[in-house]
This record gives sequence, C-alpha cells and structure tokens, in this order.
Amino acid sequence: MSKIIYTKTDEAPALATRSLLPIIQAFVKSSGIDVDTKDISLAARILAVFPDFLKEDQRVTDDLESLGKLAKNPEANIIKLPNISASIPQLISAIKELQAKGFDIPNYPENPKSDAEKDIRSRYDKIKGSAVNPVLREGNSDRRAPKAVKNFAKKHPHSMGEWSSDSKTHVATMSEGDFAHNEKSLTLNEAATVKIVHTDNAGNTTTLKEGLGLLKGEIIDATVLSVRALFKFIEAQIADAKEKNVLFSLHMKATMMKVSDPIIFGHVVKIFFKDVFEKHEAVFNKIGVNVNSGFGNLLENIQELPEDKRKEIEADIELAYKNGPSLAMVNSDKGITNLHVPSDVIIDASMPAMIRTSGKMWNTKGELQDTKAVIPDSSYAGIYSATIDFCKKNGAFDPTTMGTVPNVGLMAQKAEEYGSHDKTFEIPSNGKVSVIDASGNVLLENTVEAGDIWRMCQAKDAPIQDWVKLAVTRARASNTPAVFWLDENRAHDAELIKKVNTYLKDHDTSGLDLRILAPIEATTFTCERLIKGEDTISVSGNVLRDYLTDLFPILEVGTSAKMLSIVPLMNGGGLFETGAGGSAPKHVQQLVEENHLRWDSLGEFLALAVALEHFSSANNNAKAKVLGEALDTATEKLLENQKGPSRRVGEIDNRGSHFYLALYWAQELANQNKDADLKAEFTVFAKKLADNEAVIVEELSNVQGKPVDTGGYYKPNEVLVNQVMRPSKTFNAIIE
Ligand SMILES: NC(=O)C1=CN([C@@H]2O[C@H](COP(=O)(O)OP(=O)(O)OC[C@H]3O[C@@H](n4cnc5c(N)ncnc54)[C@H](OP(=O)(O)O)[C@@H]3O)[C@@H](O)[C@H]2O)C=CC1
Ligand SMILES: O=C(O)CCC(=O)C(=O)O
Ligand SMILES: [Mg+2]
Repeated sequence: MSKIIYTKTDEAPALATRSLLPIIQAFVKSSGIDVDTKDISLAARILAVFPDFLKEDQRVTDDLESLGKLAKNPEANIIKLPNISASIPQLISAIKELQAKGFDIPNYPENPKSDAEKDIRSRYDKIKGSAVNPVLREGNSDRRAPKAVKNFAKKHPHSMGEWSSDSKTHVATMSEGDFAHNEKSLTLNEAATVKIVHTDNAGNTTTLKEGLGLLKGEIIDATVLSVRALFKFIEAQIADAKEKNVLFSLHMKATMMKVSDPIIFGHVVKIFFKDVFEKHEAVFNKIGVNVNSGFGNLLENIQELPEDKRKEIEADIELAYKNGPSLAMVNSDKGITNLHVPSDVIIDASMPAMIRTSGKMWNTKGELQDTKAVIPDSSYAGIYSATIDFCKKNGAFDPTTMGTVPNVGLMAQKAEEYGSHDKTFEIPSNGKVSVIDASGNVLLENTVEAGDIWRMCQAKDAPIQDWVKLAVTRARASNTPAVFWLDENRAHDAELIKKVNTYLKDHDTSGLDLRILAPIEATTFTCERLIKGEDTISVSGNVLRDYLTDLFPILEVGTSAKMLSIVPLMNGGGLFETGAGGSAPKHVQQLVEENHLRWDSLGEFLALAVALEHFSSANNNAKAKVLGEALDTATEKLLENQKGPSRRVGEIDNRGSHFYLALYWAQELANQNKDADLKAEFTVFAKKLADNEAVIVEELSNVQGKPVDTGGYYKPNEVLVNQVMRPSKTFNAIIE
C-alpha cells in the first residue's frame, strides 16, 4: 500500500517534527493513510555507511538510499524537511557526538594515506555537503508563495531596512579567469562514454575520471577557475574594502558546491591572513591546519601549540585584523567572523538577509555597516548587484504592495552544477584538461594551471523538456508572465536556449508572455514589475533556482520557510519540500537556552496539504482530499489569527502553533460536509481541543524561559527530546 513518507532530518525542523508528526498521524489514521518516517539526519546518514564499525544493535538502515529509489517510483509521496548539508566542521562535530555516545565510528581522515583511510574518507565524502537533495530531487522545482501567505505578509509586513542611494554596499565579482568566463559547452548528438584527462606540459597524462556515460541530447560544460586570477581579484578586493571603509564579506555555497567552494573559501582565508600564513606556514603544515574548513580550523588547531608559539601567532592574527579591512561578523559577541566556518554564510540565505537589512552586515562592535559582498565567480553574482542597484535607486521593497516571484527551476537528475561534485578537480600542474569520447575525440578542453579548479557539469535532455513543460504549465495556471533567466553570451545557456526554443513549440503557448532574458536584465525586469505589485515567474537553472527561491521570498514574506515547494517527480510521484530554506541552527540554540522554538512549520503544513491531495488522486482516497483541503483552510486561519510562532520567549512558539493548527484543522473537518465519518470524528475532537485551549496554552507556555536538555545536537535522546517538544499532558492525551 502506498504511504506518505515524512523525513526525519536535523536541527530545528527535526525538533518541530517531534511535536507535529504525532498530530498528523492522529488526524490521518482513520482515513487509511499511513505516514511513515525515514531518517535522513546527518547522524543517521553517518551511521548508515559504517555498519562494519558498529555493534549489531547500533546499525541502521540506509534510509537515504531507499528514499532515492522510491523517488524514481510512481508511488513516491515524500515530505522532505530541510536537512544539514554538512560542512567539514559540522561533520566532525557530528562524528564526535556519535563517538561520545558509544558509536565506534572512525574519525574523519583529513589526509588519508592508507587504503583503509581512503575508504573511510570516501564514505564520509559522500555524506558531506549537499548529499540528500540531489538524490531525492528526481524532478524539477516549483516554488511559490501561496496566496494566503502573500496576503498575510501584505497585512502584517516583516520589518525591512531602509536603503539609501549613497549606500556603499556592493557586490564584487571576477571579470576574468572564473568559471563564467572560461566555460565551454556543447550538446551531444549521440550517446557517449567519456573520460576526463589531465595532460601536463610535458605530455604526461592522468585520467581524472573514466566511464562517464552521457545520453543523447545531453548538454555538457567544462570550465575552470584560475587561482592566479582569483588571488589577484581577492587581493584587490581586500585593499578596496579597506580604502572604502566597508566590511569585507565572502558569500559562497560551500555546501552545495562541496568540492569547489571550500577550496575557494580556503584561498580567501589565506589571502586575508596572508602575512600570518607566510610567517607560520611550516607550523601550520605540521599541525594540519586546513582553512578550506574556514579560519576557525586554524584557531582550533593552534590550541595544541606551546603557549608562547600560540601567543605569537595570535598576536600576528590581531595585526592582520588591524591592517586589513573590517570583516563582517556572524556573531560579534563571540568573535565569529564571516571567514570562520563556510556553513555560517551560505549565499542563498546570506545575500537576501543582507539586502533585507539595508545592505548592511554586522561589524565587530555589533553595529550595522555597509559591506563589500565578494562572490568570486561571476556566473550568477550579477543578480545580487542588480537587486542592490535597484534598491539604491528605488529604496527598499515594500512587502505590503510588492508582487511575487514564483520559480520554476531545472534541477532534476543532478542538472547543471548539482552534478559537478564527482567531476570537479583541483589541478596538480600546468597543462590542459580534456573531455574525450571513446573514439578519442576531444569534446571539450580547457587550459589549466596548477591549483586551478576545473569542473564539468551535465544537464540531461528529459529534465530540460520537463522543466520547459512545467514553466508553461505554471505560466498558464497562474496567468503570469514567465522569464527564462538565460544569457545567450554564456556557453551553457546558449545551448539551453536552443532547447528552450525547440521545446516551447511542443506546448500551446498562445496568449502567454514568455521571454528569455540574461540574469541581470531579468532581475531588473522582475524588480520593476515587483514594485508595481506585478508577479513574474522566474524560470531558471539550478543555481539560480537556489538563489531566487530565497531572495524573493525573504524580501516578500520575510523568510523562505513559508514557501510552497513542490517537486513533481518525473516518474509520477511527488516530493513535497517544506519551505525553501534550511535547518535554522540558531533556533536550536534558543530552544536549549530558553526552551522556546521559533521555527515556523508553515512549510510543513503547506507540504502536507499537497501531499494529501497527491495521495488522494494517486490512491483514489476521497478522505485524503478532504483532509488536505481542511488543512489548507486551517493554515489560512492560523495566519489570520496570528498563531504562528513568535521570536520571543514566553510567547507562542512552534509547539503552540501546532496546537492551533490541530484545533483549526479539527474545526474545519467538523464543519465540512463532504465526508460524514470525518465530520463525526472531528466534531468530538475539535470540541475537546477547544474546551482545553486555555489549559493547553498554559501548559505550553509555562515550560518556557528555562534551559532544556535534549540529550544531543545531531542525535538527541529520543525520550528527552520528545518530552521537550511535547510538554502539554492535556494535549498529548487528546492526541493519543
Ligand atoms: N533543503 C534543504 O535541505 C536545505 C538545507 N540547508 C541547510 O540548513 C543549514 C542552515 O542554512 P542557512 O543558510 O543558515 O539557512 P536557514 O534557512 O536555515 O536559516 C536562515 C535564517 O532564516 C530563518 N528561518 C529559516 N527557516 C525558518 C523557519 N522555518 N521559521 C522561522 N525562521 C526561519 C531564520 O532566521 P532567524 O534566525 O532570524 O530566526 C534562520 O536563521 C545548513 O546546514 C544548510 O546546508 C539550507 C537550505 C536548504
Ligand atoms: O541541498 C542543499 O545543500 C541546499 C539546497 C537549497 O538551499 C535549496 O534547495 O534551496
Ligand atoms: Mg536554497
């Protein structure tokens, strides 16, 4: 029998699940709907790949693998909550926590030498970074703000920082030598099996990858980022930030671009602290400093040095801070800078947050200051500079009047940069890298220098056809203009444009406003419509999907957590993501410190409603449809009555909002007349909830204000965390 699968993930969404899931299961039980869970948390994914290190009773199934298979099956109905895409520091701290809990898993080998270490390293490398989404996303992306959410934001706008025309904030990006400028691309006329070969200047060849099967009609790209150009660029930006007296900040996606971006991150750290690295290089090499994991790695590693050496290095670091521009801070109280940990500043969330805050970031004194946002590769940086220019000219966007920008994003089957992980290489020596087919034809080739980062991407034809179809479907269904954000001057986009023009002919596009604009023009076009209250669908590739589905939601409705985020799977199943953002680590901190969880589960509510609707049509289950419709109405009511979580301790939090969802959902089911059984069942249920509202709300708020222990961060203690997340005896008794 088909089921709805609810994913157990990490951090705030996983905490919320402990409260919400029992409610959901209680509501759907009588309708013959099974809501099962799969654990794809970072901790579970680690345990799943090391059965040989664990005791029999500690072993877990590989739920990600089985979900990946399910996603290719028409029966799939998966509710996917955000999970940690682990940076190395996150991975290491999860490993430590598991080891302390008695799981005898190996350490992460920073410099694997033996075969055994290399095997361990390769298992960990599969877990790190964005390792879940690419496996489950067997479809393209349809993300939008539901009407109720837009209306709520218009009535109750989030705060927006003002923008002034003399803001010194700007984006800095490379004008040569980056991935954008070196890109080569082609479409395959026939299926092929290719290998990737590095040839040095003496003619020695090294095969970087072989046996890579490509399909007919697939677009492939090869490109390289020159480290020499990167160094020159970063040095100039550091000097310029100091001269202009703006904060220096770096914005990368080290999680999703898990091979290239940590390397770039590391280079920026080394250049920023150039004098420190030059002077102490030998020591750093000896103690195994690796700043691809951020400057924090250096600070941690030097702790093991004798005190005088450590003090000397710390003094040199202080000097570097003094001589350089001010760094943007992630947490000025704790001295955490923008360069500390790559997973603290993730571009899709960090740039919009900055734009929402007048283009400012925090300085060391905890004050807001104008910022230089360094985004090394210029492929997509322009959309942020165009948005910033727009705000400088027109002032901040006004959430009470602005339109909306839904997105249709190409991502299925690891499209574009998503699929580059196993085809990205740090190049050992000067020469060239070639993509060569079985007959020896060189399909793509780039000149490289030692240290350059070379990568290849793929976009298969079937996902592209599906994406064009989805764009037309959404444009038609919402009667909204749609813009393909593609640049004819970029090699990859030029190939894609040919396909878009071809596949648009497969659909009835009469009366639709469909256009193709380069990203910067598309941004300005969209923003100009946006301030007039007009809606525009962005139809984009994978990276822009990621950027745009945080950028516009954060400006429009304050957070991308409130987005409806659907992935119609290409084989007919449904993947329903909850919101378009992440796992909000700061929210966990607040819960632990003061037992208040400000996570908003609106994304979960929206996803569940569409999952129920999908379940209904896939299984011919009329009750599921009634449940879904009632849930949607209940969600609207929750917004109207402002029963979403507050940010402040003592006020309604995530758990309180779940109670109100249950109350309204039950009331809607009691009020409907499509299903008599549900009506009867939930009339009783709704009355019980309503009668006990005051008691339950009091029980839920009484617990707040004190620290709590959930027994772990990556793998909390189930008993403790359930107690924390379900503190109302009265509510629990009614649910059970
Ligand atoms: N689909 C996925 O699985 C995704 C996973 N991630 C992962 O999430 C982690 C954190 O990423 P990060 O870039 O910091 O982005 P997040 O989206 O987790 O956080 C950014 C900020 O957005 C706000 N926010 C996000 N979701 C909610 C919500 N449901 N309710 C209320 N506020 C919300 C919070 O603001 P405030 O603190 O001001 O309340 C939060 O600090 C990383 O490990 C990353 O890899 C990121 C994106 C998608
Ligand atoms: O997979 C990830 O690491 C993040 C994905 C993400 O940010 C998104 O899909 O919007
Ligand atoms: Mg994103």
